[in-house]
Amino acid sequence: MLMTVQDFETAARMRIDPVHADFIAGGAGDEITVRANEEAFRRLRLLPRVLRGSAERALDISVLGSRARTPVLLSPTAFHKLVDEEGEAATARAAAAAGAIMIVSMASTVAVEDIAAAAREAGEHGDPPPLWFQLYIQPDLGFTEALVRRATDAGCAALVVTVDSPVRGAHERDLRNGFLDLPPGLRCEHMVDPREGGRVHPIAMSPVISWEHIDWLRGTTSLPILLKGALHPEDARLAVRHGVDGLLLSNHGGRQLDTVPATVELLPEIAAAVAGRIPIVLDGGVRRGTDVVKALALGACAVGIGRPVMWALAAGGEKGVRRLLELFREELDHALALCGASGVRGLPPDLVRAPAWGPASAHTEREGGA
Ligand SMILES: Cc1cc2nc3c(=O)[nH]c(=O)nc-3n(C[C@H](O)[C@H](O)[C@H](O)COP(=O)(O)O)c2cc1C
Ligand SMILES: CCCCC(=O)C(=O)O
Repeated sequence: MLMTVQDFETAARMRIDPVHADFIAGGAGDEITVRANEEAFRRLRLLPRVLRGSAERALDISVLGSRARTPVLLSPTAFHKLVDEEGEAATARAAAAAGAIMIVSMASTVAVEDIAAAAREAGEHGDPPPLWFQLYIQPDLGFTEALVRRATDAGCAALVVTVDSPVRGAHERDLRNGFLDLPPGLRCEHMVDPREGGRVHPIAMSPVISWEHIDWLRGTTSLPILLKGALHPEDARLAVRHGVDGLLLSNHGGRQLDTVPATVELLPEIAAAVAGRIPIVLDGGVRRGTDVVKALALGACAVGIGRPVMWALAAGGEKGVRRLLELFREELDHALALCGASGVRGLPPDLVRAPAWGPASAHTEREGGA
């Protein structure tokens, strides 16, 4: 029975090529940050209030003009057709049905126009939340601008610019497995260049991308821009100064620079740096309803999930992702009720206790890492 995120992973692994499972599960280097994200949530403790609940909990959110029925959004993940024939179209139908915002990866194997059509189809009985589009700014600005226009025309309501990838992370599992490219028949649909008779470009990850490019992008689009992957509080402040509308506080699920801190550990510092001027979405290691409560109480307005979506899609296609999102909804609602909260908004930071450093934390780490 699929009762937890872990169950989806187990079910997925029985169905997919172990090389693809490694691509999903893996991260950079020693995968210290991959583990740290989940462990950090396990180390945090919830301190509930009593005698103050309500009959129903409000789970809906509104962020940068996008309304959603849940604060759990789908972080951008590449290559959904690796694990499901319909790929991102299936994911989009499930997200629309759940009223969840889906961030379309620039490296998706279905084109954004087709993903948007799938979402509309599933949202027939009520407006689905809009899609957002994740972008790696390409040194070829003409190409980048055309892609932004494409995403905008398809109806995407925000741009999520990934800035933690001046070069690609070293994924040793993929290197050992020789998984260096998509298998024949699959391609990154957004990298097809209409100017060059449909040539498919590789996605450039370039160290020359700078704040000037963010300024340039700010000038070419009126869509809200979120930065994904800024981790230093000074960069969070710079983002505000450069007119960025929101942060997706993310360490790329431990797939870029290894040994960076867990995102939830950075959250209080980043929240203090932006001081409410722009919203913060957090991803990395969110696996339980209690994790969602912790992130929201510490200052995020929403959370993203990456690997769980890939596992659910691999385990059960559209239905699998639907069930996963339902599960997060049930767990979140249950945890909020137990915390004495009436909804996801305005959760106070004193709901969360971080254990003191020292011997106590070494003890809990052992417990979490088992
Ligand atoms: C298989 C896979 C593919 C990913 N592809 C992208 C991508 O194309 N663009 C991007 O910005 N982040 C990408 N990410 C990172 C996710 O957006 C997200 O930051 C991360 O997975 C969150 O951590 P979690 O997997 O622990 O939930 C990918 C992550 C995984 C696991
Ligand atoms: C060029 C594909 C990038 C995918 C990605 O960001 C990841 O695997 O983490």
